[in-house]
Amino acid sequence: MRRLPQVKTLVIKIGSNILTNNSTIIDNNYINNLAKVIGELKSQIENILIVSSGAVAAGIQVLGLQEKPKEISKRQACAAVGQPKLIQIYENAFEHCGLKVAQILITKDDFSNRRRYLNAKYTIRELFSNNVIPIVNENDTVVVEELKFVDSFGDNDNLSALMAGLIGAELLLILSDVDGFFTADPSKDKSATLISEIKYFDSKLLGMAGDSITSVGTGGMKSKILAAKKALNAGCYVGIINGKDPENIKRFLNGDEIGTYFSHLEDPLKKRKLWIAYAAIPKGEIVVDEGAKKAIVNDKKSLLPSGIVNVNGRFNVGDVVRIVDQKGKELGRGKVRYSNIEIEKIMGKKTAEIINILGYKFSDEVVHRDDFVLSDFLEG
Ligand SMILES: Nc1ncnc2c1ncn2[C@@H]1O[C@H](COP(=O)(O)OP(=O)(O)O)[C@@H](O)[C@H]1O
Ligand SMILES: N[C@@H](CCC(=O)OP(=O)(O)O)C(=O)O
Repeated sequence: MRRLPQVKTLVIKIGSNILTNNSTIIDNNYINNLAKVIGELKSQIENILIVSSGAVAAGIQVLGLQEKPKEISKRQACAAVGQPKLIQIYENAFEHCGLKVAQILITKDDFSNRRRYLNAKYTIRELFSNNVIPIVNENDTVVVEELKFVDSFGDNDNLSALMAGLIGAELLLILSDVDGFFTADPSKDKSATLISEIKYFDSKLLGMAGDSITSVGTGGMKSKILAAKKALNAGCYVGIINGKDPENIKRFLNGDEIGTYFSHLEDPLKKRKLWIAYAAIPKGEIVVDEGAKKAIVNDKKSLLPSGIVNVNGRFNVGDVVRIVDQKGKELGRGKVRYSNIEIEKIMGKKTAEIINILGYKFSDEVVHRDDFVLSDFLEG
């Protein structure tokens, strides 16, 4: 038996593969069973939020296509017609259990704006207090770029980790069509074995995780592992389980040793740093010398103007930028206290000179330690 944390807020991520029969037909029966299980769980877990994929798959079905289109605009059209269909199925299923659902469509851009990010949190809090189950998906129709670009969450595994951080969930359960995380993709390597528990996050894990091999899945196991890392950094435990049987959700929560459990939280990021690390889209880049690199990475100090050698991009006070060394390696991300124009004037100078150069001084630091996140917490 596993010992799980006390769960007051749970995020459940549901992938396209388990929502569909033959990859393109949404399985209404499955959603009914899932709603029944979630309805039963509501008596013990106060807040449950679902991140559901399946809009594109549902759209393929509605438009009578044979497979997922290759062109982005066609896929976006599928998502546009599929999303209402999907929500309608969820709504009917949860109605039978006496529960209401809400639809939340979100983009990376929404998350990158701190006010909108916090607003989403307050809205979800209100929905929870009305006993509503929010169902979240990426707003695929308005995302400009294709997967993995800065403009998009890339996949719903990532989105589910960000949602878990946003609402302070204790547990994120990722439901997929495999029994958990294996030492290699089990559909390709028959000797692969299930990893039941992961205590320490290690970059070797990414080497074992492959991409999706199905026509409707998006990120494969790789994106689930990256999402798990983000959720753990946000202070949320993670489980990856086979969701084909929704009863597995109850089994996992009861402590049965199914799926893969990420059981160890090291030193979670504070809420504010979480937004800097995962939600904000960096607006530019500050290049630092070796001395500043040592100060911010090893000595955990703030970034002062004297160690800055270059600045790229246009940004304002309060924006998030990447901090890189002279070889272009990302050292971390931070919220700046000066704009790029001001930094261009004060870089390489001592803090005592800021006031003479600019005629004012907001702060000694260009990026304060409290507003800086080391690259260890970022992707990969
Ligand atoms: N190490 C691994 N362990 C388990 N599954 C893996 C692994 N590497 C790759 N995969 C693949 O990831 C798939 C699940 O991801 P994906 O197709 O994106 O589904 P979903 O729609 O559930 O997000 C599995 O079906 C499997 O083929
Ligand atoms: N937003 C897309 C799903 C993207 C995605 O990550 O899919 P999946 O790998 O099935 O969770 C949709 O609703 O079709």
